[in-house]
Amino acid sequence: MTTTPPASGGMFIAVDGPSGVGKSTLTRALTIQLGQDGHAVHRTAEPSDGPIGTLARGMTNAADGLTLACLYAADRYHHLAHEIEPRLAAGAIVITDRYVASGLVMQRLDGVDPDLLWALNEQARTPDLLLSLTADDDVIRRRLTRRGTHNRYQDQHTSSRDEATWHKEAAEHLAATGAVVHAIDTTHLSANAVTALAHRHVHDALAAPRRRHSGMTATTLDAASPAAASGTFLLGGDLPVHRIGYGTMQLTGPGHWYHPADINAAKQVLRRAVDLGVNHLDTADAYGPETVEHLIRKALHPYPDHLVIATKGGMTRQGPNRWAPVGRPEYLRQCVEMSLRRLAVDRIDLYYLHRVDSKVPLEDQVGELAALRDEGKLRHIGLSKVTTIQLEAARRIAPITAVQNKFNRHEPDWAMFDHCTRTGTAFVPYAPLAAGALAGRPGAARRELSWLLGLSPVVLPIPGSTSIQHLQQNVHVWWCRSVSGPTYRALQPVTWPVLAFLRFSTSPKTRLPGLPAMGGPLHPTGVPPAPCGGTTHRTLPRTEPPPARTPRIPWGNCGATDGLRRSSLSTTVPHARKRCRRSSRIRPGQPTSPKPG
Ligand SMILES: Nc1ncnc2c1ncn2[C@@H]1O[C@H](COP(=O)(O)OP(=O)(O)OP(=O)(O)O)[C@@H](O)[C@H]1O
Ligand SMILES: Cc1cn([C@H]2C[C@H](O)[C@@H](COP(=O)(O)O)O2)c(=O)[nH]c1=O
Repeated sequence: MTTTPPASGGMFIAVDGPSGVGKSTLTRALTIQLGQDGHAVHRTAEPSDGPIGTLARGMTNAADGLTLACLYAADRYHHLAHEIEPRLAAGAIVITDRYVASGLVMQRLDGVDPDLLWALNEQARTPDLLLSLTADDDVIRRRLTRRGTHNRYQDQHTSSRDEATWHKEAAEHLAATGAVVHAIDTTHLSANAVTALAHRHVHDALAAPRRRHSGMTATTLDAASPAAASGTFLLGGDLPVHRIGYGTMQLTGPGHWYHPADINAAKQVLRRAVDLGVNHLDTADAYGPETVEHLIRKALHPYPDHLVIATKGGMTRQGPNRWAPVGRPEYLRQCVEMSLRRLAVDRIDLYYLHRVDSKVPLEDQVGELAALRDEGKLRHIGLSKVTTIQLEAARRIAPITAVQNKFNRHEPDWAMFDHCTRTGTAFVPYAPLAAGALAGRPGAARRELSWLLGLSPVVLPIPGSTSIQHLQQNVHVWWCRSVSGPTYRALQPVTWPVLAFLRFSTSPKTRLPGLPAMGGPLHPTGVPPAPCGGTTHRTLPRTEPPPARTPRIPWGNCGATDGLRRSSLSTTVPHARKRCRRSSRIRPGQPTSPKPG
């Protein structure tokens, strides 16, 4: 939903670019200038001075790329949680010399798969501003010769061109997640001129309305609530949600049709969920239909800050327990418009295609959602009940933030689970309690939710309940665990890269006992691992490259002429868009499954 962004403390600036381009020089000078302007500024660098950063620095010349990728990512999350986020929360400007972009580039030079690098870094907070420095190769060489090299990458002359190219890609990636990116070509600029230009960019960014702050840790959410103890996930890189959410499908009459028996009780459940710190509500226009979206508005509007409402469209209803997908672009557009009205928001935070309609090309369905996103009506796009092949196809059209598939211990979808874990995509299991089989058995339900939460940090369960008592039991799931909430939160961000390290490590000494070698599924169960294609990370199944985007980062002579232009990337899907315009009649298909999620 779009509400006025809350006043956010601080500004997070990353300075990045190829080795020797002038990052440290700029970071130092900019810190001094901003300090002279009266700002509280905290200067830092990666690797951090924390324990993981110190380890990573010490190992950089000796360890293999995969080990370093995991260590640097783990250091990044630790750095964020222990140094960066607290300063930002206190209102400081934080400037870091190297950040995610370096993480996407340096170990790529060591041959690590770029998709894996992105997956390791995807949950890291997006910087507000990325100053991406470039310079001609020969100029960088001269600067390095004059200053002296101090890492092995700088001694590999042949790598510098790749380093520059991949830094541009990394900057575009970060722009796509919401960072304002300014490329500064320093080839013909003195260090003072670079600082002056960067200073103006920061000044402009401070003056511009800021996007909603988000982070790995719960600094912007109610950290003391029971739901917070389940940990935080950054939806789409910019919307923090507590991992335990609430699914509203049951707030209807029998057969998910019409009103619940007690409308006031349903409203009370919604309000109680929010009181418990749940800030990820999942609904759909088809629940009722329309009933639940109205209920949410009536119970909760005006919405509290940080409440994320995910809804869905593209599923028609013919009566109790009857559902039929319709994915025609004009119908999807109408669904979005109507949900906006019912929920009383300007923009929907997360909008799922409820079902892929097999009678309509996928690119038309996802293309229309991409168009609505470009128009500002949707913030993030999700898909429900899809295969990994459909997900990858959709990703070529638009960024996909979340997948909602059926998943529980009895009906696991490991293929999608692995895919989402590897790509950092939110995985929202529907029917997490085996479609109600465990509802009403609090111990069993809690055990299942704990199991789901423990599987991977990308899993965001949305148990539904019509009773406040069961809701409380579900939400307190982590509260009751022996690991205290704050400890769990502190551990969570670093856990994922460390797990990845253990899982992907090629060394039998470091691989976690019982985990399959690389290429197998991540889930620690008895399910047989997928066939391993080999023993190096290059054999990992490749995900699709990030969706095609039109970079508007002025990479050209940005220092001299164009450098002040604000870059924000928008997804362009000309092909899909063109197809969407072909209008055709809405025709409901046959009912598919009796119970969509
Ligand atoms: N705009 C500039 N023009 C000329 N020389 C510069 C400029 N910026 C920095 N330098 C010089 O280039 C050298 C490398 O700069 P610096 O150490 O800041 O790079 P860096 O990107 O931080 O390098 P590293 O990747 O090794 O950390 C230094 O000697 C610095 O004084
Ligand atoms: C963040 C990050 C850093 N590195 C390496 C690259 C360098 O060897 C050092 C940083 O030191 P410098 O003074 O800035 O050159 O760390 C890396 O390999 N991966 C990373 O993600």
